[in-house]
Amino acid sequence: MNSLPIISVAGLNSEDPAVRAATAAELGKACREVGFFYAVDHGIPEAVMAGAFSNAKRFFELPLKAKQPLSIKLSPHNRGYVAMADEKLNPESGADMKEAFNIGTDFPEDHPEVIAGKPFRGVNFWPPIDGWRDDMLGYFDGCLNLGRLIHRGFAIDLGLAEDFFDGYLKEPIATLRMLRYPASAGQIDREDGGAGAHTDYGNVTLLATDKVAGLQVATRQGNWIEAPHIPGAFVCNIGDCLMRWSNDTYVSTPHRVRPPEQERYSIAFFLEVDPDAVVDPRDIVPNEQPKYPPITCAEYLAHRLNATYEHRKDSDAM
Ligand SMILES: O=C(O)CCC(=O)C(=O)O
Ligand SMILES: [Fe+2]
Repeated sequence: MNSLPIISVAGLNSEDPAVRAATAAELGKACREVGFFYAVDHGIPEAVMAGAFSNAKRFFELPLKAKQPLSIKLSPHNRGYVAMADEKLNPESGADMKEAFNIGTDFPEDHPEVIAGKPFRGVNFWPPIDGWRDDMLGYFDGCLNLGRLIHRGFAIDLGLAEDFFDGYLKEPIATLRMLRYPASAGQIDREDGGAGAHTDYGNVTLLATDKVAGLQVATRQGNWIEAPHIPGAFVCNIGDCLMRWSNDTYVSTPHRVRPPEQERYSIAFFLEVDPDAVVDPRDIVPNEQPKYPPITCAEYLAHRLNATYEHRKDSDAM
């Protein structure tokens, strides 16, 4: 393999079941063999994607003193600003040369689950930029709808009822994460200097990239290939939660970001399922011996995030 498959996901919306099935089969092949694919014809206009990037730029250009009060360290719910070099996606390697900002599913302060302190049900932090919140929430919703559509494809390919995942995606945990990598090629001599090699934690990630190269994906043979920018496409990948849920039918694949030649932006949308949803391989592959015990989505994610972040290290709970 030297390039990632490109899938026209519009076929999953077709009224013709044969077209849906053919698209799902293509998707399934990518998820079983590669764990990565480009989604094109997904219905999110390029102008909307470009708008999200210009908003990301407006945010990161704020002075540090405006970003620090929004720090992720102040949120037990994985929202807010991650400062430069504050994260190591690969704990065995050096710090990631990037900064990030996370937006979760938007809950009001007086939502019963927020008041109850339910994990991942917190309020978002917002920068003081006019129109920014509405724009980003619009983009968030577009990604969520696309994520739901792709799950319909997974269900068809896995031989489940087409709406199997709908019941798990009512109010899912989801994180929209803007990333900025400063130009650092030549200054950092680690191939993973932008972001250390890692697999994603959730079900599926939808990543929008700008034109600057950097993302690399591991092949099954153990080499790294580039995942170049394709205008208007999302780079999508399976996360560990869906790998586990599907009893390893779908694979999550390591990827990393090398130090870019120029400043680079990307916007990831990490889609999990509902926090209390039970991720049990027996529900997806009932005829196989399960390799993993059942776990709720929130428990699984908390466990993974606690292992990644210094500021969460002491919290075994969620
Ligand atoms: O910025 C990128 O291209 C990839 C980011 C990534 O893999 C992540 O944040 O999980
Ligand atoms: Fe990732």
